[in-house]
Amino acid sequence: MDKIVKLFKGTIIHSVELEKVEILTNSLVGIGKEGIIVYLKSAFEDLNQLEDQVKKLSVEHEIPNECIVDMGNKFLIPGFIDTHAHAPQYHNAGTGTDLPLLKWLEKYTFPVESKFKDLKFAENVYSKVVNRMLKNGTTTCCYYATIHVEASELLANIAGERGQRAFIGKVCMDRHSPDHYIETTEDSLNDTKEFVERILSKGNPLIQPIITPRFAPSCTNLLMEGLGKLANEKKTLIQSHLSENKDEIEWVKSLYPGIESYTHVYKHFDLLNERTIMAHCVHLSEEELHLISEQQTSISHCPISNFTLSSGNLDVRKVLKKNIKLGLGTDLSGGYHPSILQVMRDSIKCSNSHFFIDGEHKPLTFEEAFYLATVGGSRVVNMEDRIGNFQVGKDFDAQIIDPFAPNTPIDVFENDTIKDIFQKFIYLGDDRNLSSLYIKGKKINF
Ligand SMILES: Nc1nc2[nH]cnc2c(=O)[nH]1
Ligand SMILES: [Zn+2]
Repeated sequence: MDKIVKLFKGTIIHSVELEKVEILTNSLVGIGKEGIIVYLKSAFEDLNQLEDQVKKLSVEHEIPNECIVDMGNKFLIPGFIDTHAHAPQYHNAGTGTDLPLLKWLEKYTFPVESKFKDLKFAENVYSKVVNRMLKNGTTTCCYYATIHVEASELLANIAGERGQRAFIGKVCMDRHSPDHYIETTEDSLNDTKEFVERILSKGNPLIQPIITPRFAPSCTNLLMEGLGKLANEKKTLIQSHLSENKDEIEWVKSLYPGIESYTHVYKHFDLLNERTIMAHCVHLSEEELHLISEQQTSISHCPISNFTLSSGNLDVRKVLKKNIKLGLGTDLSGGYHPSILQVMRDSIKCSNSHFFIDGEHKPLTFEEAFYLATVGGSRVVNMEDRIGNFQVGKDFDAQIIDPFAPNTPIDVFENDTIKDIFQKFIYLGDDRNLSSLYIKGKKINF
């Protein structure tokens, strides 16, 4: 075993399978110097045994007292993974909720994104969004930036400086976009290549580029082809939008009358593979779901956004039955809230609403929503061997939650079990309950 440099003592809660949340009381997790979990021992029978083990480990590994964290009545959970968020749109979060997707893009979204040409404007919004995400326990985030290389790099720098784990995408759009916010095909391809190289050359393993065609209607065939090639060459992840809104789907049909479906359009341009994250996927046919499953493509479920933009409800059971990788996304600012806790709550409501019309639909449980927010997200970004829970060998991306912190929305009563308290946090908790945050073992200020 590698040397333990930091030891956490107390209650540890994480998912191991979709339906199985492990609540490990009287437990220990040890972190090595690279921020990797090197030790996990749970369920000591009594506190004396636990304390004996702490003493033994502290001598064996020469752990100084200040590196032994007694969590008391707080508990440890994995960091949340937001698999779909538009960083520039944070500027608009909580506004512009009155229009469906295509009108919303035109009226609110393209105008604000076009302002990110101005680096001062970008710095203000990007510093705030990264901070807000961290405050809400999001340790990994898949960000869309804008078409601007400099500002997109700035977002990568800010996330990097703050210690967040992030995939950063320079957005690509060379058609059906307003004059003030559009690129030529050539610029889009060259700038994306330049952006990918700049991000990789920083050598920060936590910050990765992600190829980002906005969605099929805003990218020409030439651009889609070029992005497909680039993503394959560089072996980067890919993110885009798919089957979010019925007008959008009709539009894609009219643009590609010769291609079987919206999903097949991405496949046609080599943009649908095991490194692709497709947001929304609300209205997919059985054939399209089958293709996604076959291609081992991931889906980011964005229920807050789907409710707010009146896009529709994803049937998570259909997706899970096909063993498709599924995670949660805020979709800022189609989704107005930056917290994955809120997304978990809306994912449950969305599933309940399916049950109203189909009694066979088994509503999502809070345990399953927690899985999607953590392990599910880790699968979406192909990092299930690195993040998502506290298995030995993974990076320590963690939140210490304090359900007893003053002035929070949670009241704990005498006969509440630890499971009750955990469930109260999932349904009622907010950023005031986040006591400490760690990413790859490093304590993060927020
Ligand atoms: N929700 C959402 N859907 C999109 N489809 C294309 N662009 C966007 C976007 O910015 N937000
Ligand atoms: Zn989106």
